[in-house]
Amino acid sequence: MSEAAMEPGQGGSAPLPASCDMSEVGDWIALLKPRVMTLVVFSGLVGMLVAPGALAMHPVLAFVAILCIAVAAGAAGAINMWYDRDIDAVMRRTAKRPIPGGRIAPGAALAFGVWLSVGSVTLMWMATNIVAALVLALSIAFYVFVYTMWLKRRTPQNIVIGGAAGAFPPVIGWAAVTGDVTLVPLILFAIIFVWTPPHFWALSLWAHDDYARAGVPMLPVTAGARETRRQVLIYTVLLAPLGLLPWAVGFSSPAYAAVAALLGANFLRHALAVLRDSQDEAGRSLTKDAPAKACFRFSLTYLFALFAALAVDRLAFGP
Ligand code: HEM
Ligand SMILES: CC(C)=CCC/C(C)=C/CC/C(C)=C/COP(=O)(O)OP(=O)(O)O
Repeated sequence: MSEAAMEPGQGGSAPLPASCDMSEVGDWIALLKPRVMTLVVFSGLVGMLVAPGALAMHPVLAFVAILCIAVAAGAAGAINMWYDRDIDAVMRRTAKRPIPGGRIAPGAALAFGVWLSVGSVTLMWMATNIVAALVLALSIAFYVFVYTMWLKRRTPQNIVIGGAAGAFPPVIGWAAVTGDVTLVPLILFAIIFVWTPPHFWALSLWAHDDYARAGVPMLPVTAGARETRRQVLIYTVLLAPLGLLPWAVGFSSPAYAAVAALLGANFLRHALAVLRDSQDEAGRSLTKDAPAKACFRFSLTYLFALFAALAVDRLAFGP
């Protein structure tokens, strides 16, 4: 499939109430995709913590830098929800979001996202440096323009290329401390970049009905479950050794390498179980304990644990 079935911005919003009630704080928070933000913020925090000179940074400035990453990720999420309001309305997982649910007007969500984007990048520049601010702006632009507007509705490689947006936070965190981007933050970028396909494609094995209905060309929709399971394994095979790179380049200790190897082996075990499980091929819904669901959950554990190990290792054994 080369073109998605739907054009962006069509339909999707129920009629809005006469006034858009600003007291519905929960809906405005939901626009920021707060649950995904947890791991984004954590990876940005680890990028900061492992950067040389992190402990000398003023704690208020460090806090502001993390806040800027959180707000920027949320702002990009709000613009994504504005643009995707048509497809969000048809997908069961997203139909109750504030815009398709008719609780926030599309234009208000867009303005919210744009102002928070501008504010977070400006504040990052003022509090830290221009390199961190520019990479922050790049990550917002990548999520909004490259992933959401350009690739999501056009190609099943959308999340491979567009997924780079979510790989920037450790680079931003590092740059906020040092003002530069060197090999180590690029390795952290590469880890998240290669982690994203198995993270998302494992989930897409049971969420493909939604994407098919919305005309979004995710891999299980265009290439089928078997190919998706193969791709989950391929990216996990690439990811496991990548997790060891911080040790291989002499940045982390053998203790970190041991944790990374264990986590990588466990991820591979999950990906192999996904490959062997063919219950998705007969068009049945996956059971609650299906390997794809366990693999998706483990993807989150993997990234949290790997980055936590990196930070603990650096703080305990670093120079
Ligand atoms: C293009 C890349 C990505 C896609 C398409 C994607 C998609 C998804 C989807 C559809 C969910 C399901 C639950 C939900 O709607 O909240 C999810 C969950 C999640 N994703 Fe991703 N994701 C991507 C990249 C990332 C990145 C880079 C991170 C952080 C480093 C991340 C962190 C999370 C977390 C923490 C959850 C669990 C949220 C919860 O508890 O519901 N994702 N992802
Ligand atoms: C600092 C900064 C700007 C960070 C980028 C934030 C980030 C986590 C980007 C990753 C992309 C992501 C979560 C896509 C979700 O897909 P989707 O939008 O297609 O998911 P949906 O179907 O749930 O809307």
